[in-house]
Amino acid sequence: QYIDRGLSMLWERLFRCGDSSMEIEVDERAAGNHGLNELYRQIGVYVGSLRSALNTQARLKVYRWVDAAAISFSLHDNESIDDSFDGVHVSWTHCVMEKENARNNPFCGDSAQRSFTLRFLKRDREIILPAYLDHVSKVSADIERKSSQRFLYTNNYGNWEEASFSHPSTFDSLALDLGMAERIKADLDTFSNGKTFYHRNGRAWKRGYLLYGPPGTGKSSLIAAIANYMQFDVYDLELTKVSDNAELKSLLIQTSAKSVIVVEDIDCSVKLSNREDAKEGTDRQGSSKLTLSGLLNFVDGLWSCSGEERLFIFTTNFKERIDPALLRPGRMDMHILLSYCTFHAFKKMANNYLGIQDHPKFLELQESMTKSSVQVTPAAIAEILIRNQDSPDMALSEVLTAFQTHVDIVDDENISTKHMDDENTPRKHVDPTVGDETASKVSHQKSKRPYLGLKMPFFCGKSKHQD
Ligand SMILES: Nc1ncnc2c1ncn2[C@@H]1O[C@H](COP(=O)(O)OP(=O)(O)OP(=O)(O)O)[C@@H](O)[C@H]1O
Repeated sequence: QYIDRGLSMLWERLFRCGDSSMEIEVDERAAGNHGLNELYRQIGVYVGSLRSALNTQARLKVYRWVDAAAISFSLHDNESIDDSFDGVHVSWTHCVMEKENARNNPFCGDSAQRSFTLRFLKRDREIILPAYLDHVSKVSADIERKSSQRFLYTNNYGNWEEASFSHPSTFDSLALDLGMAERIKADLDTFSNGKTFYHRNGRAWKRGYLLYGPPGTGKSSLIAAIANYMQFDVYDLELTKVSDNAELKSLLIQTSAKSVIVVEDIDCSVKLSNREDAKEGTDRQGSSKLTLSGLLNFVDGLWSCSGEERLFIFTTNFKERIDPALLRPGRMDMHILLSYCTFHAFKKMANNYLGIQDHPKFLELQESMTKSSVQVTPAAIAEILIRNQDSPDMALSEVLTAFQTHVDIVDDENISTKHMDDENTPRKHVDPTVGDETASKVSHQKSKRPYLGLKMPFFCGKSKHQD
């Protein structure tokens, strides 16, 4: 098989010797000397990233950006380097020529004329132009994004306020159910490579994820992991600070491409009027306000296409409270349940926090996690493991105890934020994850006030989230 392949490559090479070659020159300056040529800069970044740079005979320059972890390369003057794309062989030369008039002229600022020359066989020009050059631009943009600072934006009455984003969460640090990380990453990869697909099918290049499940199961951490995986900026949209649909639209227009737009706890941030209740953008008194229609348009309307390659991520503890219109494919394309800790997820956490892959207590823990009526959140497990990071034995014993401690009703004292009925009287709350689904649903349907958020205990009885 290898010999066959070698022969066919040799034949290809010999055959191609007779083929005439073509050259394209990319100058440092744009035509007419109007500023710098962006493509020239991108080629410089791309060429320095080529793996062939490590094996080339060409002289390289080596440098490191401020605060960058990796070393970068660039081609020395008048050196060449090979590359291949889609089975086509090309070579790049970095041409640097001294300007004629610069030698004796001290007032001529830049004394050299720089360009990249791309060589390839004439018959491959359909592949090179524009597909290969598009590939060069995309790779270089990805490299630059990875090495540059990313930002977390929060909205404050119509404007985005910027802070640097450096959340450490990754798919490796998260303990998820078996295969979940791989499924999400595959979906993100398909999305990221899908520009042509989305455009060909007349769709906005965006994707929506709904993350749902009890508190402390990793929804916020997963958002950070997704943003880090994609190297995207994050826009954290606080709906309570949006006064009306016009402001929501304005905020959307201000977001950049390659970003994640997050709305956390969508079920409790504001009370959005249903579409039947209110005319677009106005309430019954006719004043402008934020409506469900406004939010639907935000995710899927004409304005949602104003920036490319964007992810919309909504989170909730109670999926059933969200209007189905918001959940339909095209708005929330993938619904991801983050639930209580499974044994698979626990093993990941034990490895991450304690550095152990196996332990004599694992069998007992597995049995307990599978059979116990008690459910424990990853946040609670994380807390136990952090506290006992120097003593794995102790940590595992505590985790075991947690699964053997049955707590199923939340006392009013333990609820930091209570449901309030119309008369503002606190109600005794039965933890909705414990099993009395009907009671909790009725309680929510009756309540006309916005749901303010609920702190649940770390340990709960088995719940509907498990289904
Ligand atoms: N699946 C997980 N894997 C690893 N750590 C986790 C996981 N879930 C939660 N944690 C830990 O618990 C802490 C809280 O998690 P996180 O804020 O992501 O939960 P959440 O589901 O967003 O909670 P809430 O619904 O209350 O906002 C995190 O800092 C993280 O350390």
